[in-house]
Amino acid sequence: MNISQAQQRINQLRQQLQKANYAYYVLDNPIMEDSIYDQLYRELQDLETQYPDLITDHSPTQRVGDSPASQFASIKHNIPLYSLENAFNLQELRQWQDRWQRQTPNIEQFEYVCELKIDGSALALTYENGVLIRGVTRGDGTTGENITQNVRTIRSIPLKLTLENPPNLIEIRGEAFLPLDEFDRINLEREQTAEALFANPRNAAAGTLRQLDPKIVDRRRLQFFAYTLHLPQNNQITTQWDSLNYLQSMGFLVNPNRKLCQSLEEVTNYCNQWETNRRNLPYMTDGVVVKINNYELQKQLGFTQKFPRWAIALKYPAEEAPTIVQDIIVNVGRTGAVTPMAVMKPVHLAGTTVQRATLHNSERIAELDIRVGDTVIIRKAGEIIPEVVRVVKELRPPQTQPYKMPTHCPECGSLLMRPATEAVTRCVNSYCSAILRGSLIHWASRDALDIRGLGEKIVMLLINNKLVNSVADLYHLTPEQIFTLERMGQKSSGKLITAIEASKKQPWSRVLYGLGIRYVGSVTARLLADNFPTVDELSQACIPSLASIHGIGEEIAQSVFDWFKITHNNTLIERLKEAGLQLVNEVSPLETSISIQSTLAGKTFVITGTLPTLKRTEAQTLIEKVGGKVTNSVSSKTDYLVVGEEAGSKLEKAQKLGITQLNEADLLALIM
Ligand SMILES: NC(=O)c1ccc[n+]([C@@H]2O[C@H](COP(=O)([O-])OP(=O)(O)OC[C@H]3O[C@@H](n4cnc5c(N)ncnc54)[C@H](O)[C@@H]3O)[C@@H](O)[C@H]2O)c1
Ligand SMILES: [Zn+2]
Repeated sequence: MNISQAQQRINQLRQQLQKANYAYYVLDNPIMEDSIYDQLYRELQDLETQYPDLITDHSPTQRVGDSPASQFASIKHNIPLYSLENAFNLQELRQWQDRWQRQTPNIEQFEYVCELKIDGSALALTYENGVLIRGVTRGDGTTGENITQNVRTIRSIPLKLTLENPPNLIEIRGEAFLPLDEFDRINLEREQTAEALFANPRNAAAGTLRQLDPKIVDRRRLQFFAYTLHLPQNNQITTQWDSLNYLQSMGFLVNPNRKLCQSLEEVTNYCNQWETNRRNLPYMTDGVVVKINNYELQKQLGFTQKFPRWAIALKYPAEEAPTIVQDIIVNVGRTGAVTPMAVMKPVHLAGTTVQRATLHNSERIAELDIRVGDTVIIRKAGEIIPEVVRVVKELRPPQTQPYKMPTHCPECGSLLMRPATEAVTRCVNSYCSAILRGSLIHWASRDALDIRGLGEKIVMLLINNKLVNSVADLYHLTPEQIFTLERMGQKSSGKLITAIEASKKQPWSRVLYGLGIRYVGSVTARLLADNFPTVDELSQACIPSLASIHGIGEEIAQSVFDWFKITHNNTLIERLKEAGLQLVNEVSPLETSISIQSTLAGKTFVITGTLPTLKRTEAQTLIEKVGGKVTNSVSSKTDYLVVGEEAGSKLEKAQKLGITQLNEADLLALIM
């Protein structure tokens, strides 16, 4: 990116963020998800760091919140209400610690207070001689709105403090919020009266606080957690922890889920724990606030223009993120299906780095109107393949072109087909190198014939040099032929031939899986091989007899039946037989499985990441069949971690605990 491109992007981001700020802070009606806002904001910050000359005073990065709306009287805060710096992962939390420690190198002992970050609206309350005299919104941090009448309706805000000798002036800050059931109730009511619904509890709380009629506010049961105390000088309270306890003794509601931590490790545990536990809370939280406990140290560190250096908010990982489309490509699979994919600027999402997202098909592309250069929101929920949710049209650069699906196969050049009844575009040339490549790679894959050394590169070389036209041709290759290929030494050629030879010993079920029949994954292949111990029996099976097997549905039965009706496929089977592959079961599968069953009974398994062929539920069923148990989180009680692609934090944890790891093939070997 050059400076003029950067300037253009910066302008677009500022405009978009300003619009979002206005919608969020003034209208209480956001136009984007918080996580998207946070990430676009981070992009702007990064660009401004890279091009400091482009920073302007009115950039959204340079100020807190937005100017308050005009219905209420403005009040200037005695002490500004700052924002909080964000950390989006534990690494950034550590970097924050490194930063403040560099600033105060003489500090050895310190503590942190962890608090839940309540997703509501900040209020500043003033008490004179123990009596509430003013309640003000945060506004832009410097000036807020006087909403005292409304604040007085909140029952968890004491009108009078329960203190013997209250100081003459005291300011308390905290978060007003709507409990989830109250939020639901209000929205239900609004639905019945055909009013616009609130987007989320935070906006509902902010909107309620700025209602002009206190009676309406009174009916909506807002609550308040206090978290900051400003006492006059010369007082006894010297830490955040003590001030929280003091607030409680004064009659405030203070969130009970706070923790005093002695190290960053303890903080990390707290954050991890609340990442899941927060779902059980009756109110919304959007992260954890970590504060240095000691006031003296807080004072030494001070504030930046926007936030305290002694506190940070760890935000929970988002399942959606914005990024930029660099290219749109199509991928031809081994079934000939053509899938368009967006190639994007790498982005961190749900614990992994994502660079490609599926665009499914041409209909989806038209619906999204996605173009190269677009900023898009991608989503990766749990184990699902990342996909593009929407395009942020406001951030589209000038002169982009709508995307058109290719009319011809990018691999073999033949015309692509799209049956009227299907959404999928296909290359139907059975000699297409993409299809051949896909089937060879699948044949050699771990759960199929497991031919080590036969990766994508060699497969391409074999195809391009016209050495193989089908998987059966692999068994006629000679070391000399392989040796003539680019970058293949004598030794590696020999090794590859040995690996190909060895694959002839793989059992019938793996051969069946390797054939790549539609819907026949490795588990289905095992089921079929158990019930049809020879290829001849399977090829003669009628649909009802296939479908009568528990676990085999109509769709699979039809697909297997159809596959064996094709002459081309039967020729392949004959050639594989001649080559000496196992197309017949050796031992009764029942015998082997029973002997092992007992050893797995009562063992605890955790599954993480995407397995190559098994769905999670399938893996779980298999484990449970042999008496094992599947749980969600890794602990010292876990016996096995089943690891798929893009495994996340569970893998790290299991490594720490030294838990045995299995891939899908290991798991199947263990179970069957
Ligand atoms: N969706 C949108 O369009 C949009 C627009 C603007 C801002 N936002 C959201 O607002 C955020 C920025 O707002 P911000 O400046 O108010 O910062 P912030 O909300 O990220 O953090 C500061 C606030 O945290 C709150 N808080 C909750 N619990 C707390 C605790 N225990 N201790 C201290 N503070 C606590 C306070 O209200 C404080 O003002 C963005 O990160 C974004 O998520 C969203
Ligand atoms: Zn093709």
